[in-house]
Amino acid sequence: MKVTIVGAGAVGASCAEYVAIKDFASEVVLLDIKEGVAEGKAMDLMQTATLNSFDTQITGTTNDYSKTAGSDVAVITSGIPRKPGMTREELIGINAGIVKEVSSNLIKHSPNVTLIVVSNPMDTMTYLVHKTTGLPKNKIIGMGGALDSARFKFRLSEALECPPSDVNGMVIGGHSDTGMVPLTRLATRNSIPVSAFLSEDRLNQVSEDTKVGGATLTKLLGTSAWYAPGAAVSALVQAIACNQKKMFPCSAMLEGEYGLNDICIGVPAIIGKDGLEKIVEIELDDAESKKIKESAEGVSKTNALLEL
Ligand SMILES: NC(=O)c1ccc[n+]([C@@H]2O[C@H](COP(=O)([O-])OP(=O)(O)OC[C@H]3O[C@@H](n4cnc5c(N)ncnc54)[C@H](O)[C@@H]3O)[C@@H](O)[C@H]2O)c1
Ligand SMILES: O=C(O)C[C@H](O)C(=O)O
Repeated sequence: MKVTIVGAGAVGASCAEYVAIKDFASEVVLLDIKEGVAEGKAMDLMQTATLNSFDTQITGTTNDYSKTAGSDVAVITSGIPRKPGMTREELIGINAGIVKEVSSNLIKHSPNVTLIVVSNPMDTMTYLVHKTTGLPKNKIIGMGGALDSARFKFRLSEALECPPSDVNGMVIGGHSDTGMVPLTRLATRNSIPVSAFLSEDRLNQVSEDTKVGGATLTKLLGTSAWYAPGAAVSALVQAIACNQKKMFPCSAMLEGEYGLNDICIGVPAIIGKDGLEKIVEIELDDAESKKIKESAEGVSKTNALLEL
């Protein structure tokens, strides 16, 4: 399994580290446009191999896509992150051009690649990759819901005063401060609905904290987060590499599912060796359906800014 990560910045390098530590990939190639950065991060990570007991070979390259040839999976984390006070949508002007160019270069050298889009605004960048590359729809996956769900479970565990591993839950909808739809109705602690333990007010607070999870970290860090994003991407890469058929909410191109068309937005999906193998349609109640529709309207507005 050969994995390429384009953008050896905070998220790209974190993802490379988690992929290597989990030791399921033979090769990770880091590529960046900044001279020497990918090579340097690859060397630094390789010097952890004996300490962290992995055999994954990590190499770096400055913009030489021939080194990425034959990749099974490629992660796109290239582009600018937001600063405190900004929305993800404000990044579209710079990141759209980068994502378009990077995805085209990747496919030239790896025509059978599965792409995982991370750069923001992620749902719109995933849509752009669908519209411009011609890759089959199962081979383009937007990563947002896996991260948002991890944050949701963390916030629930805080409220429940229990370990995060006791909690299950999912966030669907757009990966934006207002568009996320945390499914509190379906969240559980060891199969027991969380509403058995938490008041409606406390659950609303959990939802609101989850939705602004990225903004909260951006305010604290001065740039956006990387550990949980890197871990979330590596979980998707692993699900593909190991054909796990795990369910993650991912940004998928919808063709009628959830009553939506021609839009990429977070929905539960089965991830395995063929990429995004299946969109899972669950029954939403009226309030959830309304929220997903509003979320889709927001994503569509951002999509309309693309020059396709
Ligand atoms: N979808 C998500 O859940 C999620 C989570 C975290 C971050 N993000 C997004 O991921 C992106 C990266 O975030 P980061 O914190 O790693 O930023 P960063 O600035 O640390 O890293 C970005 C890297 O991309 C490189 N780059 C820029 N243009 C390039 C090009 N044309 N080719 C190759 N490399 C190029 C830069 O040199 C830089 O090293 C941002 O857009 C951020 O908003 C998304
Ligand atoms: O918040 C951001 O801008 C980065 C990312 O989308 C995140 O959720 O951490």
